[in-house]
Amino acid sequence: MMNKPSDAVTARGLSVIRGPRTVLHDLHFSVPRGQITGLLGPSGCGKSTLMRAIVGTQAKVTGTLDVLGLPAGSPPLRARIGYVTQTPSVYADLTVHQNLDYFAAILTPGRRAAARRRTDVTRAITAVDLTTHADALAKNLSGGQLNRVSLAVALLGSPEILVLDEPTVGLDPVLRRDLWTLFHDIAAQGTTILVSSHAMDEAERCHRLLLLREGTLLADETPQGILTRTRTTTVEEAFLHLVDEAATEAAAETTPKEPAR
Ligand SMILES: Nc1ncnc2c1ncn2[C@@H]1O[C@H](COP(=O)(O)OP(=O)(O)OP(=O)(O)O)[C@@H](O)[C@H]1O
Repeated sequence: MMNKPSDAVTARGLSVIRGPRTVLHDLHFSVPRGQITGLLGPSGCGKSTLMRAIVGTQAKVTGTLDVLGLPAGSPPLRARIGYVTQTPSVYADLTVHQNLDYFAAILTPGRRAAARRRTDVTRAITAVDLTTHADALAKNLSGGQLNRVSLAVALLGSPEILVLDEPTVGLDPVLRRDLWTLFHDIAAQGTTILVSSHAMDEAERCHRLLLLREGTLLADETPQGILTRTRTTTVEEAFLHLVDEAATEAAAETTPKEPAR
C-alpha cells in the first residue's frame, strides 16, 4: 500500500502488545483526509488502543503508523491532533468558559497571545453550540453537553485531525443525531475525523468504516461498499457476515491437508 498525501493516517503491519496480550494484530488501513471514518467494533476489540496509537500515547506499537505524513507520536503532531477520550477531561467546578480559558492558556501561553486565545475560545464554544451555557458550571451540565465541552477543548487549537473515542455513548437519540450533525459540519470545513463506536447503527453516518473485532480488521471501506460486498442491508448484518467469513477462512487454514500418497 502506497502512502497518499490525501491520507491522514496510514497503518502497515500495525500491532500492539498490552500486558501479556497482542491486542492489535497486523493492521493495514488508511484514513482519508477531510472525511469521517468510523472505527466500529464490540467492546474490548481494541478501538481505544488503536486511537491511543494514532495520537501517540500507546506503548509497544510495532509496524508503520504515519499520521499527517509523520510517524505517530512525533512531537510536531501534538498540536495538529485533537483527542477526546471516553472520560470527559473537564473541571466540574469551572464554567464552560473558564474550562476553555484554562485549556487555551496551556495550549497558547503568554500575555501576547491573549487576543488569539479569546478568539479561539469563542469559536470553539460556538462550534459546539454551547454559547447559551458558557457561564454554566460544568457539574450542572447534561452528559451530552459535557461531551460537547470536551469536544470544544479538542477544537481549540484548530486540529487537522480529531480523534473521538465513543463520543456518543450513553446519549439519547436526539443528542446523538445533533452530535453527528456537528461532526459533519466540522468535517465539511476540512477536518479529518476518526470516531469510534460500538453502535453499528452509527455506521451509516460515516464516510468510511474500519470494522474491528478482537484486534483484527474485518473491513476498511465505505458503508455502501461493505453492504454490497457482503450482500447485506445493515452494517450489523455485514459485520456478522464478515466474522463468519473470517472464521471459515481461519478453519480452512488450520485444517491439515490430506497427506500425499
Ligand atoms: N494493561 C493491559 N493489559 C492487558 N490487556 C489490556 C490492557 N489494557 C487493555 N487490555 C485489553 O486490550 C483489549 C483492547 O482494549 P481497548 O480498550 O482498546 O478496547 P475497546 O475496543 O476500546 O473497548 P471499549 O469499547 O470497551 O472501550 C481489551 O481486550 C482489553 O482487555
